[in-house]
Amino acid sequence: MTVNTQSVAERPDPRAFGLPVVEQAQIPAELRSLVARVHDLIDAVANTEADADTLAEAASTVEGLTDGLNVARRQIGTMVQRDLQSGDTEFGTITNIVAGDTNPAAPPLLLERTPEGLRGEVTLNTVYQGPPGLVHGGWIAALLDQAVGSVSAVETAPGLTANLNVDYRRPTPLFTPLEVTSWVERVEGRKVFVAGRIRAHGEVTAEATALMIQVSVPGTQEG
Ligand SMILES: CCCCCCCC(=O)SCCNC(=O)CCNC(=O)[C@H](O)C(C)(C)COP(=O)(O)OP(=O)(O)OC[C@H]1O[C@@H](n2cnc3c(N)ncnc32)[C@H](O)[C@@H]1OP(=O)(O)O
Repeated sequence: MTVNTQSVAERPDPRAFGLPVVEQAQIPAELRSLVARVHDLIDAVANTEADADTLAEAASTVEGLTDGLNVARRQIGTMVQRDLQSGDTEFGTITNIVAGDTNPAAPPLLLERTPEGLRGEVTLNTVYQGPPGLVHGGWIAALLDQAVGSVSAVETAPGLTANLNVDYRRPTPLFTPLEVTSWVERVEGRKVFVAGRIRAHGEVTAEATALMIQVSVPGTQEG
């Protein structure tokens, strides 16, 4: 069941919390390209069996690159504003470990609105490995946490996860498109009861229920 309790205009803007906001379109193409290259680099480093000279040279090169990039760093808590295909606006931290636009360690999981809630597809490599060939259970929980948090934010108002229950039904495979869905079940005041599911090859591998608590906006009656 879809529950819309607030219009987009009524939803809190992160600027009200004093957080900087970057519009998704403002992220430079060069940064997007760098994020993609480093995403591949993490996978290469995690799996390399290159010789010692190659490893030493790579470490030195990467150290130099890190020093160069650290010259100018974003403020912690910087948000990105995403305009979904549905016309909805979503805010998330720009370095979010599951969906952050500038985080090379994020898969990333991109969710879009459906009549039921949100849906996205993601394929994970060995960087997210737990048991051999399978996704780490903590990462399965992270995908579901993101999916239920986002649907709560898009369909009601932003909140924090108070409680997340995950049932691991079947092993979740690496290198396989995973369908992630989430929806709002009901709203009771600030409490938003949400649920999510991961499917591989059409079969459910994990599902979750969660309780999100909506945050109050500074300057309002509740805040
Ligand atoms: C677009 C963005 C997507 C982001 C996705 C990622 C989401 C996340 O990972 S969030 C990070 C992980 N979560 C956290 O760090 C949250 C830590 N916890 C907290 O900050 C607080 O406990 C918080 C905000 C959840 C609730 O605190 P507070 O605002 O004081 O609410 P509180 O008054 O205690 O509880 C409100 C209601 O919820 C209930 N409740 C609170 N916690 C729980 C719980 N764990 N289980 C069941 N009920 C709970 C309370 O009983 C109360 O119910 P009622 O109104 O009926 O009496």
